[in-house]
Amino acid sequence: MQPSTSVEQAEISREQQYVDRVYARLAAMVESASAVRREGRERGLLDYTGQIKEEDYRSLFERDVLVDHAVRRLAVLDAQREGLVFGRLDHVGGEVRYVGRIGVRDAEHEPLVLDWRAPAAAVFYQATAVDPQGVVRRRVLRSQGQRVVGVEDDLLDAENAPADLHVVGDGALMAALTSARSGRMRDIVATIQREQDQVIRAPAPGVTLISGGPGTGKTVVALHRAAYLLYTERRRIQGGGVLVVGPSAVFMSYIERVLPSLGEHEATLRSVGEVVDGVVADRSDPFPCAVVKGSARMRQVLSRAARSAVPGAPEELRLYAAGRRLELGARELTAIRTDVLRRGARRNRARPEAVRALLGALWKQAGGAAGTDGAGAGGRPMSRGEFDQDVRERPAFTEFMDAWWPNVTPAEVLGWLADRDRLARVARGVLRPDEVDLLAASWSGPAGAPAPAAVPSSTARGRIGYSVEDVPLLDELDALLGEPVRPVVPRDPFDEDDGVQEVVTSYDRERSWSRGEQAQQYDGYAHVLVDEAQDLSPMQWRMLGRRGRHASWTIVGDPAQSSWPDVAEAEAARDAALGVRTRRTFHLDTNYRNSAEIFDLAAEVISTALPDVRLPRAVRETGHPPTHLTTSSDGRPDAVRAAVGELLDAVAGNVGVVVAGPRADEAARWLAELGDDAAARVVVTTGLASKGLEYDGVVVVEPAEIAAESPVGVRTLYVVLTRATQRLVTVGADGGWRAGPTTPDGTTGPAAATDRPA
Ligand SMILES: Nc1ncnc2c1ncn2[C@@H]1O[C@H](COP(=O)(O)OP(=O)(O)OP(=O)(O)O)[C@@H](O)[C@H]1O
Repeated sequence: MQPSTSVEQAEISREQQYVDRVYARLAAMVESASAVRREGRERGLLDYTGQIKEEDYRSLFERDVLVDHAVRRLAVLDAQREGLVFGRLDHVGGEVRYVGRIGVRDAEHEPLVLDWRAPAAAVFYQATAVDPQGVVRRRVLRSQGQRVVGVEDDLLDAENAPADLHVVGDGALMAALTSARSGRMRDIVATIQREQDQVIRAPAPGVTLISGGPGTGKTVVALHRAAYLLYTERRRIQGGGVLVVGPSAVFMSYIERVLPSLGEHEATLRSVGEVVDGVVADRSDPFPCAVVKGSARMRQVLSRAARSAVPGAPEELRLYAAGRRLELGARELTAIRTDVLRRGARRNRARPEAVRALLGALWKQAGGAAGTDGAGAGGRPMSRGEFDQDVRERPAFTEFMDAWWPNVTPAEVLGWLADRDRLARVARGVLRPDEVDLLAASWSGPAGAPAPAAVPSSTARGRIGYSVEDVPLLDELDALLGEPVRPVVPRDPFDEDDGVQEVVTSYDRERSWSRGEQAQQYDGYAHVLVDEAQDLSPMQWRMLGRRGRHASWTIVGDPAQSSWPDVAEAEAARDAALGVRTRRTFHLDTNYRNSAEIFDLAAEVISTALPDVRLPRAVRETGHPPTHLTTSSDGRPDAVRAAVGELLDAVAGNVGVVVAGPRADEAARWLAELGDDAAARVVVTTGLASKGLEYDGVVVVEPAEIAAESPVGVRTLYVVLTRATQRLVTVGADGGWRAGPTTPDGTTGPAAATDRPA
């Protein structure tokens, strides 16, 4: 029976009463956590003034732990103002349970709300009409702030439903899928589907691989999984942290709110160009150059570069020791360097070894003990120890070492390779001459590394200039070169400052929490989540592998959307990074983003290029098929403006305008005339940069150009055509791209879009 509005209103008011009770309890919890923090602060201020006795340190430490806990708790509670309670389960027999973003108990410790990640809440996501698992009705509460504005019910077990049980609403999932997109990904905690829940709650150890076509929720599910793991394995995971890696800075800001909205603040989010500390790269190299830099062959090139002579290094060592003139020439020096580094030694770590090898060669040249007769103490032959000390103390030797074996940074070594001849030498037999040309040009051009001599250190390179593809190369070099051996400075065990600082760290932690600085760089993450993994090059896999040596992994990807050409090479590198860990594979099959009409067009385009591709099923029909505007190049700006204007009227959320890379600036100029209101809702982006993102309306400019941008451009076009939730317009010289002109066998093609002149 169709429920009346008054029934729905009555249900909403009843739910509101319960929700009010929960918020009141939350306020009390916030107050008590604040009180602990306040008290801790007062004690901490005492510490700074030094008015504290030694025996108080212990209680202060305990206090510090309490304060730290209170601060973390407050951060979680503060994030839960919006839609804290979102679900209700009515069980057979009348038991009612509420599900929310965090668990809340009343003053008597009775549960008011179950945390969505708790085992008891799993049934909220798992129960279906076929398998109700003791649930009669599942209800989703829609809220604005703390106000309940709607309820959406699923009746799962009609036979066991009491007579007065009301069922209202059209279904929470459809309401969520048709809502406007704001440019930030939202959590889906109220509407997680059963097959998604299985992925989220999969056991932590090993590697969880999530595949699926566009819009199947891979990203959002992986993020909920991270929140789930932080909840169920908090101790293990908080120790090392969670690293979330995605394709670009724009993508990272698109997803950055999901974990905090689920009460989790402790993941480190990095785009693939920012994984290495101190380097921020957001520019990609042109495709042919990117392919060479990403290839596993670079490993050998870099390994040779890391072992090569420093540019301008002295070619001979001459000094006076043991009463005679000693000299090592270029050939001997090269042999010593090669020998020291041959056994996999890391260059910066191996300096003491290089010194020993030089001393050995000089001792031999001096003729050993016999040859140094008369130069030792009391006119005796020198001992080896005396000889070494004599040489080491000579300024000529120290100066030589500094020039011949300086500590070098990854940035410097990469800078050396801007010299084409040098690069050709280290790449001999590994890279082709045209590949050497590409790399040398990329590192010596205006945006590339400066000439070798001008690269004193990585900081001097600044935080700009490197491409995304350079970052794994720097990281590889870092691993090859190693940290310099530093003299150990003994610490004063009675240093009081250190003690006091330790006691008051809750302030530091609190300050860094409020500044959002809790994300630190770990090398040994406990869990690594990689999104858009199909695009990672072998060198990028090596970089990530170093950060998750002991981690469990969640890896998300769709081969049909891949922009990396050599899939087998990347898979081999991925397998090497993951080692022997157990793999668990999930495939998601429902496209929740696109309308069926939009996905049909995208599906036809990709099927032409990849006939065996496994396509998801789009669940929503809008009655709005994509349209194609045919235009000449002169008419293009007007046509794009018209299409954007039309979409701004048709949809409530954002409109994306996707162009081939070289057209990005031009397209931004076309749209500048649209005014401020429009500018706030329109985003111009490129095919590659649109990965992982979504907009309510999308205008694709010259799809054929996007498909022609690289040998795998048709896969990028597939990505682009699957970004829209509601409306899609393509604008171009013709509709030939629908026939798949860049595809291997694309002589005929689909014509799903409605053609109309611009
Ligand atoms: N259970 C769900 N409830 C509500 N919305 C959902 C659900 N599952 C997915 N979505 C929505 O579908 C859209 C697509 O999700 P997401 O971006 O995670 O997909 P994806 O598989 O990573 O896509 P792509 O591979 O194309 O980048 C998002 O808006 C997401 O919020």
